[in-house]
Amino acid sequence: MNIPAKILKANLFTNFRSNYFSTKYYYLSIARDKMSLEEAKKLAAYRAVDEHVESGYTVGIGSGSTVIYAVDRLAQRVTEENIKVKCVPTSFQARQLIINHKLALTDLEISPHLNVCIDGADEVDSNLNLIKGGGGCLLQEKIVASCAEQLIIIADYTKHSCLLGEQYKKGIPIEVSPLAYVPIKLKLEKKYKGDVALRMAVNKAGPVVTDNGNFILDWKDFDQSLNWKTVNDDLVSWPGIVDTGLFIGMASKAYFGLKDGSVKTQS
Ligand SMILES: O=C[C@H](O)[C@H](O)[C@H](O)COP(=O)(O)O
Repeated sequence: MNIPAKILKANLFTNFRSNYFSTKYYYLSIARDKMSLEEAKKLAAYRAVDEHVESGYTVGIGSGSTVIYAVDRLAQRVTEENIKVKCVPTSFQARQLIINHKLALTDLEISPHLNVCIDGADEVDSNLNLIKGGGGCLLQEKIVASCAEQLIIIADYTKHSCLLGEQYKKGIPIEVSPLAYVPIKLKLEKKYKGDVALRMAVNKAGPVVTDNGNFILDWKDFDQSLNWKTVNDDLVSWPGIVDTGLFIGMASKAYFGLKDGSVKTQS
């Protein structure tokens, strides 16, 4: 069929215009969603720092993208309200955040007792049990949190679940000694089912190596109805498992920034 050149040109222009505008709309909506997710993290972080940090406190600084806002707010309060705080990092990233914000850096050797620890989470269930370690930090986070009177969790609305594994699909991180990663993977799949994979690095050949020189196994497709206290107690007793990203009965309160600009708390 011969289509007159004039009609062809008009159609091409219409197609180009509709593709251009739908693509533009697509990118705009992604940007808007991202903005609201970041805004939600910031809202939760600011509220938690305002409600749980007082002058004279030693504060545990967690790791991840949400904690960045907590450190921003902490630094702001130090400058504007002249509060005095000392900060214990839970990772290399947290240490850098503390140093870059010119906050007072300490450690568990000097300050073994913390008033509060503020940290993010990959998922929070209805009993305040957590999955952590999505960014490769869990061991130091768990140690520091265990030295704090309160562990306060800050997160956006996507992290809130009824059961662990409902929202977060990347698996439960398990930090293992490098030499034990294959036997642990096989034993875990045999005993608790699911799929266990060695976490591989991006922009580096080979596996992710934690701040402590260990590997991370991600345990996916597990049975969501497992008793996590029992499972965690069992796993941490296996030689080769350094610790797990299961934080059971540790958090006192969680702050979730919501899409509408409000903050929901759970305790
Ligand atoms: O390994 C990372 C830590 O456990 C983080 O606290 C957790 O992954 C949450 O990070 P984000 O605030 O970036 O979601």
